[in-house]
Amino acid sequence: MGVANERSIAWGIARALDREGARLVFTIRSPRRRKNIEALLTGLTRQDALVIELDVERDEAIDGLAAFLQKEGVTVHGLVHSVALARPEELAGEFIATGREGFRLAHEVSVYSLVAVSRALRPLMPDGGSIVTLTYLGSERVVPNYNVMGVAKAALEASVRYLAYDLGKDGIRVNAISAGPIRTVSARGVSGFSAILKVIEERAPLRRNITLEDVAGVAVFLLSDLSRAVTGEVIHVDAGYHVMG
Ligand SMILES: CCCCCCc1ccc(Oc2ccc(Oc3cccc(O)n3)cc2)c(O)c1
Repeated sequence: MGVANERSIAWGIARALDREGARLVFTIRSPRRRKNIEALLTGLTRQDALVIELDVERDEAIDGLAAFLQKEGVTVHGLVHSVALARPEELAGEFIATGREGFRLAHEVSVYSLVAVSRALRPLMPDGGSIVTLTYLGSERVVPNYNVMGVAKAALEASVRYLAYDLGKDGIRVNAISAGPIRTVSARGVSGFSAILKVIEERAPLRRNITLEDVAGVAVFLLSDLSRAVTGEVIHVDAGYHVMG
């Protein structure tokens, strides 16, 4: 969930999963994204991916996704949730200016969508599975301008823990990757984004920014049996920047 273009984190993960032989199902937010993603799919090893439109703000759309996959006889073994949204004007300036509608939108799209899709896909994971979502350091510490998205990501990380508790009995693990900043279409929506890349290059233990491939490798680990005893966890893939004061 969440491939917008070739720079999307979800696309980096999809490419790595394809390399490991996974069969992929993509959900896109709007039909105009279909052209983009179908062009990307030609570069994959497997050519049997499915592309399904999904508006995560509509319960009937999420139920429709589960029904469609059920009809296609698909068994789900992994879910990558890489979707978030906020009002652009609320990703800048003071957090205290966040309005009721903006707060709702950020939490509904960026947090509740994980709960709703996890519930809908649970019956399609009879063999157990692994759910991975994306978060950011702004959930743990103040990152100016990240604002309501930081509050939403804190809720997302708590949701990962509660979902891990509920789904553990079904052999379904739930984890988050806290990725360092990557220049994606979403990142452009956060004021002050470019400035932070330079700070990371100067201060992160590994003295560099991270790439799609850095995140994808840990995602494949979390989606594979190698992480079979890991659930409810947040793994920082950020060149170590989170350890700095
Ligand atoms: C000043 C903070 C710099 C580091 C930000 C790193 C980051 C980059 C991108 C991230 O992903 C999103 C996804 C959606 C999002 O909300 C958006 C993005 C564009 C337009 C819009 O209406 N909402 C904001 C960030 C994210 O969660 C975190």
